Amino acid sequence: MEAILRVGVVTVSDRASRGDYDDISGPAIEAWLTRALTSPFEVATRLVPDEFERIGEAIVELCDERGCQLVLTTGGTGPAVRDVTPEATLAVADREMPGFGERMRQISLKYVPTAILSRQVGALRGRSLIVNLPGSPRSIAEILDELFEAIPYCIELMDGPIVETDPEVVVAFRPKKKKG
Ligand SMILES: Nc1ncnc2c1ncn2[C@@H]1O[C@H](COP(=O)(O)OP(=O)(O)OP(=O)(O)O)[C@@H](O)[C@H]1O
Ligand SMILES: Nc1nc2c(c(=O)[nH]1)N[C@H]1C(S)=C(S)[C@@H](COP(=O)(O)O)O[C@H]1N2
Repeated sequence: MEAILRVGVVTVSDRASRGDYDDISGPAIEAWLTRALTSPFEVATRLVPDEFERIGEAIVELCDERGCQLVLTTGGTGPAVRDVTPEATLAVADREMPGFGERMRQISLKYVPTAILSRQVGALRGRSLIVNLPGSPRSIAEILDELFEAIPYCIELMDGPIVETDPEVVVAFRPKKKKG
């Protein structure tokens, strides 16, 4: 079993990738991980425009070459014509994890009625979990504060590292093993 968690962070934004504005959402993911994780981790970041091929290439590189057990994307999940992050994610995935999309929209509905506009998905590529977060910077902590409860166990089930969290931020849920 590996000791260190490698996390890929992919910001999908036409304007941030052009330099029209600074990427806030990618750094917000990194800041959240720094706050929440007490076990060792490293982050590799990528910034790509809302383009199907570029998104897929970034995810594949992070999973297959960098060995990221977790890839978090931000942006491009809505109904705008150029929003293709969920399609690009599923195109490079082996299996969808429908519970992730369901859970994220459930969480986000507590904050904004437009939560239903995000088509965000969770999916697996090999032993990597890929999760789409919305582009809005504040959505990052809104979602991860609750969603992350289920992520350490998912990574463990794929023979990844044991991920420990600060319970002040989020408690990692692990089903109790039966005795004997
Ligand atoms: N990476 C980011 N950093 C900072 N703010 C962002 C980022 N992504 C999105 N936002 C903000 O959230 C809003 C909604 O995000 P959305 O992903 O719909 O952007 P968009 O309108 O498709 O534009 P773009 O793809 O050029 O970021 C944006 O208008 C922007 O204000
Ligand atoms: N938690 C949370 N979820 C959210 C939002 C938000 O502000 N907070 N914004 C919503 C809005 S307004 C949109 S359009 C969709 C898609 O956003 P994206 O295209 O930036 O990925 O995410 C939704 N989900």
